[in-house]
Amino acid sequence: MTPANSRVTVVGSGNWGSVAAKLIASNTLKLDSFHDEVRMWVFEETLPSGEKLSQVINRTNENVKYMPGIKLGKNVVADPDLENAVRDASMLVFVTPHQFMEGICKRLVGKIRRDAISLIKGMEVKREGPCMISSLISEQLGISCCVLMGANIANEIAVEKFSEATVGYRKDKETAEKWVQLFNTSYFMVSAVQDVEGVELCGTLKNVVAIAAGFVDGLEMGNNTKAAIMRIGLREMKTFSKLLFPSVKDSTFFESCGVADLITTCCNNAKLLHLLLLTSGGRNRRCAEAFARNGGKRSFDELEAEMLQGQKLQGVSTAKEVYEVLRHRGWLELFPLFSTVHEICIAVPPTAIVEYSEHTPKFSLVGGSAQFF
Ligand SMILES: NC(=O)c1ccc[n+]([C@@H]2O[C@H](COP(=O)([O-])OP(=O)(O)OC[C@H]3O[C@@H](n4cnc5c(N)ncnc54)[C@H](O)[C@@H]3O)[C@@H](O)[C@H]2O)c1
Ligand SMILES: O=P(O)(O)OC[C@H](O)CO
Repeated sequence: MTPANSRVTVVGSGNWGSVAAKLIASNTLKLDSFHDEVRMWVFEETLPSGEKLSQVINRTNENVKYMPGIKLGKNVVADPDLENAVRDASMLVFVTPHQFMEGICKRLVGKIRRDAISLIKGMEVKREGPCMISSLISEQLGISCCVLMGANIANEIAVEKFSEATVGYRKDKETAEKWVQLFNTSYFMVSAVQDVEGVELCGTLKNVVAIAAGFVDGLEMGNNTKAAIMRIGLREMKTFSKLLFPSVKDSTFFESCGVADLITTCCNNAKLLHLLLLTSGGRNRRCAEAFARNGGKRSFDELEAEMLQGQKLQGVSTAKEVYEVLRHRGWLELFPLFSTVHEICIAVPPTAIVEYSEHTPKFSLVGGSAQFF
């Protein structure tokens, strides 16, 4: 339950963080149950002009670095002080690259009051095993945490092209509905399912498949190969999710967070986006395409810095994190696509992406608990 006039803070102000703030700010103005102002925590940086990013956002109402040309709404207030940004919030939206969340949570222990939602696609791997970002938030901050994932390339939502998203919740349907209300607009259609882990794993694992799809594009292998990689990737997403969390529902893979997100991040829509005068589709796919075109000779770190100008890739680190889980649990042979993506990222040639089928897995090993399609 959240009190009337909930105050919302968005923790994060990157490419998606900025658009999430815009979506939310359009709704808090319209809905009586939310305070108009939306605070947005900015990881402060100095722009080439010498000005601070947060000051420029507040002066221009645009995130000139991560989402240029898009007005966020006058009720969005950028705040570089994390503790101050969350102080009065009763609804917290976490949307930073996943690798920064552990440090952010440490700074927020004991300072958070109410409900949270994570828009972050990624996971941490600890000694005791994998930890989803929503669990990290819940465990470290002692609050409940829903998730919102979907086919949501931020640049397209920024210009109000229609898309859908899925809220995943654990038990509290009323809180899930409040999140749906906060995000839902005429061009951003949100629905809720009772499957936090399923929704979050879909959003997380599709980034590994998007890297594989990028390799296919870089090697100019065509649509049949891409479709095969997506099908096998979806199968591995489902098997991995169900092995980790048997409660994950099959139906979740047919929501926006599942097959739709997989499709959007694996598609090469450069032509369409060119017409819209935008420069990017999925970042994981694009960087992986460049990696394969260069025969793996330029590192992902180098390509990320050059192509994304401060935005962050999630798929390469997620592939490593997934690989650690697979190795630790003795599941490597069950997940040839996931394993090969990581191996290509660190050493083997990109062409291995279509050679991995030589290691066809023995699916019966999982004893029926994780049946493939
Ligand atoms: N961009 C999209 O289209 C999109 C869509 C859906 C989900 N997501 C997910 O949302 C999450 C956030 O992505 P994004 O696109 O908003 O971010 P981004 O890729 O634009 O990342 C850059 C952000 O990270 C911040 N940052 C850099 N160093 C930092 C540090 N040390 N500590 C904290 N913050 C730091 C930068 O200030 C900037 O705000 C990711 O998990 C991503 O997968 C992104
Ligand atoms: O640009 P990507 O590859 O990080 O993907 C963005 C979103 O996750 C698409 O839903």
